[in-house]
Amino acid sequence: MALFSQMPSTMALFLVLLGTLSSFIYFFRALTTNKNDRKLPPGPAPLPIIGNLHMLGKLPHQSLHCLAQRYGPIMSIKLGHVPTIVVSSPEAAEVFLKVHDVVFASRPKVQSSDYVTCGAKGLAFTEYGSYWRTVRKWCILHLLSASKVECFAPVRKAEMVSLVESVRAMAAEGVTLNLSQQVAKVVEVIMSRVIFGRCMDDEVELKPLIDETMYLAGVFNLSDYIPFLAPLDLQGIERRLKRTSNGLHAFFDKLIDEIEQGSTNIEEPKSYTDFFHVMVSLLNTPMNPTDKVQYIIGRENIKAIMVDMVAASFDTTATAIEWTLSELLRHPRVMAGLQHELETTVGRNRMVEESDLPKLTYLNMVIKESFRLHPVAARESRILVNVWSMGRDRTVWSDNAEEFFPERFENSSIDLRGHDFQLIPFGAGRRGCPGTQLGLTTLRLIIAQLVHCFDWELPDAMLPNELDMTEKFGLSLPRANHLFAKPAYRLVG
Ligand code: HEM
Repeated sequence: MALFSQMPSTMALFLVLLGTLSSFIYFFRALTTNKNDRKLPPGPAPLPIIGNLHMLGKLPHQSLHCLAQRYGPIMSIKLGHVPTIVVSSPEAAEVFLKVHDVVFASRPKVQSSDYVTCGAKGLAFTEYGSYWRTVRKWCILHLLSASKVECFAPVRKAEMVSLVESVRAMAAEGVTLNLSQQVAKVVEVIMSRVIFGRCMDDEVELKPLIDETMYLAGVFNLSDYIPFLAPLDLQGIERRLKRTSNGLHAFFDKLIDEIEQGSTNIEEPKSYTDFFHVMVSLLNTPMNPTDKVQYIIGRENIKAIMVDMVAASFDTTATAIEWTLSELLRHPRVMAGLQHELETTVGRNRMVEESDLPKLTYLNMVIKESFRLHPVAARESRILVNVWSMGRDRTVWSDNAEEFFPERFENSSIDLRGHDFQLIPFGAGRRGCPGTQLGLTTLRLIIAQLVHCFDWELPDAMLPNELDMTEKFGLSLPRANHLFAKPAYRLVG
């Protein structure tokens, strides 16, 4: 029961006792209930109270993958009291995310969103309905549309120059780089500049608060699954949520006050107005003036939407880049192929420009292949689409499904935007990711730049196949250990 190893010992003991009690009740019930009552898809028998929680282990997506081998691509499990359907094949995903999308478009009410997004007043954890629809349209209009993403091109360009300069300086010193940290930093700065209009590296409080939010939103919270345990707060999660949400509220209140008083620290004259300034300028006005039901933008809405935007953009994008670079380091043949494409398309005498990206077809294949094996986010609902499992399905990807082989996408029309259910790293349907364009543009550019401007070597003469690829469970399934590599500058001049 590896899940228990992540929990405090008192809680683990409590769950063991609860599990024992559950087993007694289970056997008693098994003797007294009629099996024909069940109309749910097949799945492992749940214990009373804890359901199947004890079967999830440290890496639930992998445990569910194994269970799906036994029970099939539409499986029913119980997480505590909560019946959950686990979907593990493209056909089944299509049924739930396309045909019956509207039925499953809602989000469960969870303790973390009650605290950090002021009772789900943001976007990602908000119940399906007219408020969610308004907020989503609003975020697309002011931040995530293709034309907005285009406006931020100068931000990305400037950050690429400083990234390449700083890695070049480290290369000159022969330093081994913590690539995970470096990538997380550049993503954070780019996203902060488009969301807040400035990099937040002087705001020491934000990153740890967001990290804590991501942890608390990703962890299995017993209070969500076994509600009668909630008042006991056995994992101490509610305590931490209170502390974190107080910190986030204070942080955003201070920023809103600064803008309202005109004392904000804007770094540069900009060709765009950042999302946060737009929001604050519309404080106390309707979000949707032309609609029948009006939603007024209050401070709580601003704070909740900002938390969602930051939490949804920082980690997902950085984790996807980290996995792609890890696969490239493990597969020198693919790395060489990509560098060759960059050399012939861009040339060794300049950095990659955003306008080069549409011509980089092998880069796109590499990114698809990385998303196939390392999806970094999953649908948060009572329907759990196990994209990790779908990416390893031999009936879809043939016998080499476990292998990193971008060429499988040669002459294939499969894209990443939720139309092809074999590969849905950004989800699909009504709740599909609205930040796909921003995320994809940013990650393509960073990967292309790092691969084009530098040769990379693993530290301590490590062989490519010795690189550790262990995952850590959380909202974005990152690497368990940071990725380190030694850069060597490869452009001319
Ligand atoms: C590589 C980067 C990214 C990946 C892989 C990714 C993936 C996902 C996935 C799988 C979902 C759930 C979809 C579903 O439930 O069907 C999602 C939702 C969401 N993503 Fe992204 N995302 C990325 C970047 C971004 C960025 C940059 C933003 C915006 C700043 C963003 C904002 C959101 C929001 C707000 C939702 C919730 C949408 C809703 O519930 O209506 N994402 N993302």
